[in-house]
Amino acid sequence: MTDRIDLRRRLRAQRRETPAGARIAAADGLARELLALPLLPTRGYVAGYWAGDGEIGLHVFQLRLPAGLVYCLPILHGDILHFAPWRAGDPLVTNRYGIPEPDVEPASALTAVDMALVVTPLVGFDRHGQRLGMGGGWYDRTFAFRRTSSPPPLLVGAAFASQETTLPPPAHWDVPLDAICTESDTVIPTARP
Ligand SMILES: Nc1nc2c(c(=O)[nH]1)N(C=O)[C@@H](CNc1ccc(C(=O)N[C@@H](CCC(=O)O)C(=O)O)cc1)CN2
Ligand SMILES: Nc1ncnc2c1ncn2[C@@H]1O[C@H](COP(=O)(O)OP(=O)(O)OP(=O)(O)O)[C@@H](O)[C@H]1O
Repeated sequence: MTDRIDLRRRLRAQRRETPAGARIAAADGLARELLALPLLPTRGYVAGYWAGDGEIGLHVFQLRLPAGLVYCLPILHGDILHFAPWRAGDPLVTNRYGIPEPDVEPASALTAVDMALVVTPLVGFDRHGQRLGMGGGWYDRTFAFRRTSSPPPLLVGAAFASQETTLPPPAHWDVPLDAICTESDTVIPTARP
């Protein structure tokens, strides 16, 4: 547990230190990798996130999304995430963590099973598709059903390549990612030995 807390602190500090120029280029590279995913759906809802705390930006991906895909942002609702379509200029409110989310009634928003693709923010990842998040357990609770079922939704982590790390063994609630895209690469997870 303290392993995870320490690791999170170090990886978050490192993520925030990425220089501006590198961030701009990285958002571009990330969009290229995401849009080249062989399993990228052609229609449906895509959950992104509002980047903060040094997270790799999704704005280029959002701008280049093919016509059949509708970009959405997460909304905190009870102890899980709901989702709502969001385009630049649509109204936002700030959630309890200070993260902007679409200003819609959370209970009437889309749910996890409505999503074709979910691009998850993350603090750290490994080659097995394990994800270390902010520690709220939001993605793990929301997509717990993906531990025993196949996509959709396809779960793809987005990160700087420098966020790859060695993670402690997964907890029973950790939901593995189907892929991780960085500014320079797409990691398709390998099975644990
Ligand atoms: N951009 C983005 N949106 C996201 C997530 C994320 O990781 N990144 N989430 C992924 O799950 C969910 C929110 N989860 C979160 C879980 C914990 C903290 C957190 O501990 N934040 C603080 C304290 C903020 C406060 O309470 O004022 C911190 O920065 O230490 C933030 C978000 C949904 N939306
Ligand atoms: N499916 C679940 N059922 C019950 N509790 C869960 C579940 N998933 C996660 N949790 C709880 O959430 C807490 C945080 O989990 P974890 O440290 O894996 O979060 P995280 O993936 O880093 O966070 P986030 O998804 O918000 O970015 C855990 O301590 C656990 O209590």
